Amino acid sequence: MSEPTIRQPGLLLVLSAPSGAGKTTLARRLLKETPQAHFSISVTTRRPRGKEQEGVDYHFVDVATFQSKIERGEFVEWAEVHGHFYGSPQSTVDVARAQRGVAIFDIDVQGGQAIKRKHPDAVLIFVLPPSMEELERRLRDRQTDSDETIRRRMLTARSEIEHGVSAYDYVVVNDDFERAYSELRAVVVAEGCRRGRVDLSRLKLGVGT
Ligand SMILES: Nc1ncnc2c1ncn2[C@@H]1O[C@H](COP(=O)(O)OP(=O)(O)OP(=O)(O)O)[C@@H](O)[C@H]1O
Ligand SMILES: Nc1nc2c(ncn2[C@@H]2O[C@H](COP(=O)(O)O)[C@@H](O)[C@H]2O)c(=O)[nH]1
Repeated sequence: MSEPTIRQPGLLLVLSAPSGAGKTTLARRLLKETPQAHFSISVTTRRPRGKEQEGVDYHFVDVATFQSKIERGEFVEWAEVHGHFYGSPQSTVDVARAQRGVAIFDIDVQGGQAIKRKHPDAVLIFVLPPSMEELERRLRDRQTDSDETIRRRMLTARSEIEHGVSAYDYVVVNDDFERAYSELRAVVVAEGCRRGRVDLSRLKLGVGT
């Protein structure tokens, strides 16, 4: 899809969902099809799972390294999620702003709200599974988590949904993947066209100079 607008300030796009709803799969597709987008690679103290790679899915660090990054102010937000620490690099925001690109954050609701407090123009999208049964089925079929991890994630899912639905700007139900993806894409296009995001001075219209 060609890009419809010239963006001025850079778009901070936050995707959150209960674990297993499909936000990472949606984010990866969006990344593939949006040339000026980049993924915010979080830092985490959790161990790699499945085929995850250092520097691609996460930066995997120990707790002491994570603490020193907090002290040095390297995170735009950080949180404890499901018993591990996770943080989003401040540099992701800086690059998106400097390059007028789209930064995609795949983070939890606490993190999304923290980014919104610091950057009120951030766009928060909450992804819902069609049912709790389907959520659990996706977690099990993914075959990356132990029974204990799945139990823990299912326990927090309901409160994450309650918080996310009320606090976020958009809600996308990930039942049929293609439909959910086209809704997500529509939000990105619409937000790119928002007044204030289009740099009028770069168009030959004689306005906004
Ligand atoms: N619409 C869909 N229908 C069926 N399966 C799906 C759909 N969307 C994603 N999945 C599958 O569900 C599983 C969980 O998806 P994904 O890993 O993207 O979830 P997540 O929300 O990012 O979870 P986490 O927070 O644990 O990283 C994956 O195996 C993915 O292929
Ligand atoms: N607040 C933050 N949450 C994050 C970050 N990176 C990931 N996450 C969220 O943690 C859970 C669990 O992720 P998983 O990869 O272990 O399944 C999930 O909700 C992620 O979105 C972050 O930097 N900050």
